[in-house]
Amino acid sequence: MPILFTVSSLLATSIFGYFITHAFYNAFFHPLARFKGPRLWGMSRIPFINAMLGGTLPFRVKSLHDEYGSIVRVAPDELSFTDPKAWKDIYSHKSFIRPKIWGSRPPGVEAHNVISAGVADHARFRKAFQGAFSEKATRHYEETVQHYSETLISKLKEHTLKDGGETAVMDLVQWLNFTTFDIIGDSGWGSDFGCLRDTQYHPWIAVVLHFKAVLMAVSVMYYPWLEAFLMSITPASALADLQKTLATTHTKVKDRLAHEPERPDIMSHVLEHNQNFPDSSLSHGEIEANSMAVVVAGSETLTTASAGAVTYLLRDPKVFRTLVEENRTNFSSEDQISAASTATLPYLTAVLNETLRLCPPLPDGLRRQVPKGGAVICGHLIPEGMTVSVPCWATFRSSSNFASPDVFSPQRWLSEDSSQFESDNKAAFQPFSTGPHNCIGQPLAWMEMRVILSKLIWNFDINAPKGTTVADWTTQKIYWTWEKSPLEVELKSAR
Ligand code: HEM
Repeated sequence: MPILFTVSSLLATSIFGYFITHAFYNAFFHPLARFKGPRLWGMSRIPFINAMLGGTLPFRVKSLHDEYGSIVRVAPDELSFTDPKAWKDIYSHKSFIRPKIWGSRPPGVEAHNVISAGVADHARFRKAFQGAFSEKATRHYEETVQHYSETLISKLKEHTLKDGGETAVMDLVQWLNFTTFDIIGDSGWGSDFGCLRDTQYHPWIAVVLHFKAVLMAVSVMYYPWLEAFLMSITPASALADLQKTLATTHTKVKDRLAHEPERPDIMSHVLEHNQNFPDSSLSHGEIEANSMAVVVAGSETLTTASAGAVTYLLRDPKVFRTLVEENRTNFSSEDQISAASTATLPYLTAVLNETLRLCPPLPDGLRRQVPKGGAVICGHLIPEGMTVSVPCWATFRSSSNFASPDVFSPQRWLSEDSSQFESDNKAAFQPFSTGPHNCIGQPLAWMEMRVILSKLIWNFDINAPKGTTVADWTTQKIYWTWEKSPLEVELKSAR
């Protein structure tokens, strides 16, 4: 017994000693020790993980930038930059890939996707998907976008007219999710999720929206010994939902590959690429892994943007009136609302840009690993292997980059009305990121945001339910993406 006690206390003392020595090294001798930031965040990854699992990391990072300036050490080996120059210094090089921890694959999945791939595979995947997301190809998806937007409107109308009534209070976040997931399911792998039809979430969606679970896995990966231990005691049943999700993905891709769609979809372009470039073709597993990445990336990001726009519009009636006026004077019938016609509306585009600034769908840092040989970022030589990022939330809300940064002001994007915002540094605003790893789905994103919002405000008068005000967007938590609360709105048919 005394021997056992001595061994365990020796072990505990050694572990404790190791952590203390490591923290001391991080604080004073680490290559990033010269950068400003709170002492504890520089000594250990724990404060960062604590904020991340509490759903407040991007908010904390913003307040650290307010306190320490445009470069902050947010973990022993990680720097955050809000200086717009960092966009070019970090993201314009293909050698800056996502840190392994942030691009890991689900257990049991061998194939990589655009998020997890190394330099060569990433370039191969981008080439295969590039054609599918060109402006020209995106025009072929308009019919799909129109179809589901119209279904959304008719379903909402059914509710407003129910029991001979005129209005209905509905959770717009849920309805937008139904729409965006159905659109990308149909255009991504040839079958929707039946959300609008059944007025309910498909189980696949509930699993992929569980970003908090992903962050828990990420946190554990910072401590490989803990990861190994947890994996060894995790029963297979704990991963059952994930396995079902992967099986659904497999079936959907298999079904799509077994039939030719009526009009070209995203997969059509990838298959064409495989035929034309057999040497760089994607395997079945890679098609599956990348399709899943596209469906996840191309759905709830758009729910955030659309729900964010409605939230800010409801909190600013003057801006809302201006937008409705632009919409209803330009369109005398609903079938005039198209990708092309909505793209010519300056106020709509300004509202959406301002929404992406104030509620960026990816508000957290877009993390990258400094490549071999190190790199100069904003004038500082950063050693290889360090993690660096520009955090969208902190950068777009920084008073060094934007005048009145927390105010919803679409006019800052309109050249004839922007004197108040002359000092804005628009180069800081990159909601789709930039460079070889930027958002591949931008043309589709713009089409969906414009068409869905235009159809909503053409068809409905949208108000906060009587006696309520719409909650501030910033009261929501962020688990890499926004954990969106229900957005209850009162809809009244305008026609
Ligand atoms: C308003 C809507 C959207 C926003 C704000 C947005 C933003 C972004 C950002 C910031 C990134 C870079 C992430 C990083 O650096 O780690 C990204 C990547 C990506 N996005 Fe989007 N996105 C949107 C919609 C879409 C849509 C509609 C699709 C496809 C249908 C899509 C597909 C992708 C893919 C596949 C990537 C990974 C690209 C790569 O690593 O090469 N996104 N998006």
